[in-house]
Amino acid sequence: METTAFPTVRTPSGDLPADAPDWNPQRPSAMPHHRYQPAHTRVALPLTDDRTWPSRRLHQAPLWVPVDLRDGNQALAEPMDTERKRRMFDLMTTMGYKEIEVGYPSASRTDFDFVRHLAYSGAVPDDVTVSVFTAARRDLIDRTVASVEGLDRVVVHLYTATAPTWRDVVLGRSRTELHTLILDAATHLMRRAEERPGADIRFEFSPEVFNLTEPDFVLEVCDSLTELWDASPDRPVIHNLPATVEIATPNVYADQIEYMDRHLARRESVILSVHPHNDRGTGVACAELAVLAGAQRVEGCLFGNGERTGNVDLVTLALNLYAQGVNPMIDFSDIDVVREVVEYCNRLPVHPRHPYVGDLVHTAFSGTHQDAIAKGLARHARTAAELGVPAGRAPWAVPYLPIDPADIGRTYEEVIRINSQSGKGGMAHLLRTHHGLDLPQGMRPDFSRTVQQVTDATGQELTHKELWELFRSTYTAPAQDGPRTLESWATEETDPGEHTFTCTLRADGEARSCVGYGNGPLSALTDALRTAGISVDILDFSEHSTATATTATGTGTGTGTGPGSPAVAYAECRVDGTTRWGAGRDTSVLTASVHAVMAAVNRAGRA
Ligand SMILES: CC(=O)SCCNC(=O)CCNC(=O)[C@H](O)C(C)(C)COP(=O)(O)OP(=O)(O)OC[C@H]1O[C@@H](n2cnc3c(N)ncnc32)[C@H](O)[C@@H]1OP(=O)(O)O
Ligand SMILES: CC(C)C(=O)C(=O)O
Ligand SMILES: [Mg+2]
Repeated sequence: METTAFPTVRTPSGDLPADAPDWNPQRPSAMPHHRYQPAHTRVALPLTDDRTWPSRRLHQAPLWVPVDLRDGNQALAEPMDTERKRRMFDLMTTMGYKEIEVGYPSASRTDFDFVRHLAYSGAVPDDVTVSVFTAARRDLIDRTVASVEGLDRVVVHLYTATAPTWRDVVLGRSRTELHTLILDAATHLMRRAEERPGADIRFEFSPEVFNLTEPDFVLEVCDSLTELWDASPDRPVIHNLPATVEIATPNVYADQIEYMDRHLARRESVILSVHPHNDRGTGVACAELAVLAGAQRVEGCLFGNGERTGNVDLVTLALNLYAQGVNPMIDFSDIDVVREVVEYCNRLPVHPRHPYVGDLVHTAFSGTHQDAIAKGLARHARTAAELGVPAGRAPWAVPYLPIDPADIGRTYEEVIRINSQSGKGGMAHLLRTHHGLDLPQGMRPDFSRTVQQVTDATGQELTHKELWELFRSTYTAPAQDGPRTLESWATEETDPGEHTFTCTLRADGEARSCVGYGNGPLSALTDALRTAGISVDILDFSEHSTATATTATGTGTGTGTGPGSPAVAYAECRVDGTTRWGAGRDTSVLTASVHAVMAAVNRAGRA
């Protein structure tokens, strides 16, 4: 039977017609998708068409709370010990995080001990608040409060799952019974905190699996806690609304958050927090839309560690803001150090394609991207010069690079890398930035073909050093190692505009003396070659000092650039009917020029 690839008929709005079969009889699926329900049928959300988040913009960073030491840690095969936790904690305070969830002290001796370590080691800066996490059970709350003895500023974060499936399957309680359990635990916590009058202990509540909980139940529970804990604008309660398991498109979460933002009681006394996970791969989008929808605080992990597919990635979120010109309030100026510490503590690698930090994310291999980036970097350098500001302060508008890699401590060396997908723009950029060569436009496609032959044959990447070596062996070496070499030579300007070129030419094993005349040294050279039966027309010629071929960004690490650097000459010559490029490199411009012509002569001879 014939099957069609896209058989389902949809209405103009994109919806399935009411009578559409739940599977296509012509193309039955091997996978039983009908077992799953869309999220919006599971959570009836009153907010419908007057939502405001879609037209809002992100103007400032939310409060960030890294939960790596608790949520991230509980997802590790080898949870962190005190040494690793401390390293990550110090990293976070250095980066500028002001509230850090440090553990689940009642979960394990290790977690408890780390909180004790923070309490007596003086590791918590004066402007940093630690948060500790506990389930809504009296025994666990007691142990949690015991752990924070000696800490002056603490958030105790209480959680209980509230979604129907969890109520039924895990907790075995009705809505009313669960509400009572939460209020009992919250009261117990409050009493315990009251026993420590000198300490600033605040409260956070998470209705775990908020995103699958009936909104009216969340409101009922959260509002009762706001009242119980007597929240006020100067002592706000944190209501943290997790997408514990991400199950819907980000707009659904945004609607849920906007609904809570509008309906939570004593709103000015509540910090509305979100805690997205990344099961559908849209944790970052959920967090961003949630902030548009009214969230003031975001919990997540560095580089997205965490249960299953991870917590939302706080680094991506912050740098997404940065790329929009918003101060993320966190320091990522040396992102590789951040990654090293996080990889060490988690014992998990960060993917090479991970946003902003991955090894490959500031790199272009492909030709047209390289061409655009090289042009963009050159334009950027000119703009900075025109504005009279350092390149690192000039406005950024380089194609394919959302942010300047240098801002986060990455180098330009990694931006353009050469393989068989690369083109002339990329290799010209590398030769310029690393070796001070400004290849003439006409020569670039010629060298690009040579590069392509090598990369196609090997399937490998070429480093900038290998690129230079290929350039050298292709264009400059033939002047010395070809069949026609100048054993000695001299030029003289006999009268203004009249030059003589005298040389000993070794051609095909025989040495002979030649003399030529012309209006410049090179025309005299070609005349001398003519006397030896070699016809040479110079079609294109240019030269420059490697000091003047400055790097596009002003940050190049090229060898041979700077005062006293060699000159490079490029000559395209028609030699006995065959056209070839040659190049020469020498501290003398004249010598470089003569070598460029002789290299072209020999390359044509080989052809
Ligand atoms: C989404 C999240 O990230 S939630 C945080 C999850 N993190 C962790 O679980 C890591 C640390 N946890 C632990 O080390 C352990 O679970 C402990 C020490 C906290 C508790 O261990 P145990 O006492 O052995 O119990 P266990 O973990 O099996 O907990 C299940 C019991 O707690 C109840 N429970 C689970 N969550 C909660 C909660 N938030 N509030 C109240 N009770 C809860 C369950 O209903 C179950 O009760 P039951 O025994 O009456 O059926
Ligand atoms: C905030 C807590 C309960 C959590 O980690 C989650 O729901 O994912
Ligand atoms: Mg979580």
